[in-house]
Amino acid sequence: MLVNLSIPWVIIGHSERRALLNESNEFVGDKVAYALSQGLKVIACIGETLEERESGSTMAVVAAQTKAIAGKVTNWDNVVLAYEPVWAIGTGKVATPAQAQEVHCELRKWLHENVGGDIAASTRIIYGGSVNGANCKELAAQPDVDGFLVGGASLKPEFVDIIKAAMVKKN
Ligand SMILES: O=C(CO)COP(=O)(O)O
Repeated sequence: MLVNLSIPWVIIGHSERRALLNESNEFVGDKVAYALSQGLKVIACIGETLEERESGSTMAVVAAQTKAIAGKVTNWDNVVLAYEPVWAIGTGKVATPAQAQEVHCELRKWLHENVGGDIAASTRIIYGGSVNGANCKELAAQPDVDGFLVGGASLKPEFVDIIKAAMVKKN
């Protein structure tokens, strides 16, 4: 349907689908493979729940989610990874810049070790979860935060500030 409508991007692995529709890591990987095979570009979402963060398993969780996706990627030019801590989505509880940077840095390291240095350097890793006009600048300044996946604030005028903050590194 997206292809027929000439929509180039699809979001796959959003936490709501993982939680409400029981989409497993493997199933998310299969959807990524199918979308890429149809010529779509993919924003692949990963992220831990609050319980997982509090039990210290954040990296294990996002690494397992990323592994299932990476195993199915044929062309990394068409994939963006979106780190979205589940506890930050739509809650107003944004990850601190340090929390986001820590996970993004570990994800880039994971890509370096498991996929390759060039891919790790060129793949965009974006952050999502309660991004707004007030917190976007500091998040965007983190070295491994390459942009944002914005929900609620994309419907407000402050979205312009978020876009501007995300563009700073590009310019
Ligand atoms: O996941 C998100 C959108 O799908 C993020 O939403 P919020 O920016 O509203 O937290």
